[in-house]
Amino acid sequence: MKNNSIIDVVDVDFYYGTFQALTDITMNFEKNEVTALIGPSGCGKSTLLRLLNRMNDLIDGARLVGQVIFEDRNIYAADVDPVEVRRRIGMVFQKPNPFPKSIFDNITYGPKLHGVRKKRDLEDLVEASLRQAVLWEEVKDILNRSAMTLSGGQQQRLCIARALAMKPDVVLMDEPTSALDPISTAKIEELIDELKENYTIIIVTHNMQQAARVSGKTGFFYLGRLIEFNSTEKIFTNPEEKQTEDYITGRFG
Ligand SMILES: Nc1ncnc2c1ncn2[C@@H]1O[C@H](COP(=O)(O)OP(=O)(O)OP(=O)(O)O)[C@@H](O)[C@H]1O
Repeated sequence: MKNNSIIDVVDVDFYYGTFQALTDITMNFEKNEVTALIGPSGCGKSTLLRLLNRMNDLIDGARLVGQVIFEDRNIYAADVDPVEVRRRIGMVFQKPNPFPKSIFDNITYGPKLHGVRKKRDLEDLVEASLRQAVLWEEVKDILNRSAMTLSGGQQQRLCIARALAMKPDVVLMDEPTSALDPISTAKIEELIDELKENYTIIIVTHNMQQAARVSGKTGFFYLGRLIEFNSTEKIFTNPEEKQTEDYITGRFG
């Protein structure tokens, strides 16, 4: 276990009912690093991402064997509160999914549920989160407007701001740009690069160039197994496994 590790996945198998979606996964995620999870459709990337903050708990029949250690505790231990896990390890989804509420209320919804009440504190949180998500300048004069009126790229940055408002340590991103145009995609990629100063980012992506651009480490998955986990540079220039090479050069997947 490396010192700089924030999450350690140890000997994890994962099942949907009788179907085994992940087999024997051991890997770690380093603090203030961007880690990309790549691999062909159905290889288990999203399953792995979702089990890092117990999102799969909500699925009937889902079962995990093994441990996910976050700051020295197994997040699947009986006394761990999954709501607190999800506050510390936030998530941004493939399609921007703002609440049908104002921009302001989108950001304050979670913090209010967690007890932030003072108007001034909420206003400060809204500004800080939107600034971090590089959206503040575009929306500072329309905070009361419905989030649904924003463009797709702005909505996704709002969803990132909403995740950041919970003051997480880790942000999980599941194909966060797949529904966006190239300009919005570039903005989110720049944002990811800035966010790693303060957060640990784990991103699932189908876009090889994106993985190469934004991440420091990359894990390649195939049929529910972690085939290779290495520095992004090594994965994309000189992978150790033939399957990795075949995938990144477009020979399958
Ligand atoms: N809720 C579920 N119930 C049953 N099987 C599921 C469920 N979610 C995913 N699976 C199966 O688990 C396997 C891994 O799915 P997962 O979504 O993790 O793959 P992925 O690599 O993220 O794929 P994609 O790139 O297409 O999103 C697939 O075979 C999928 O059909």
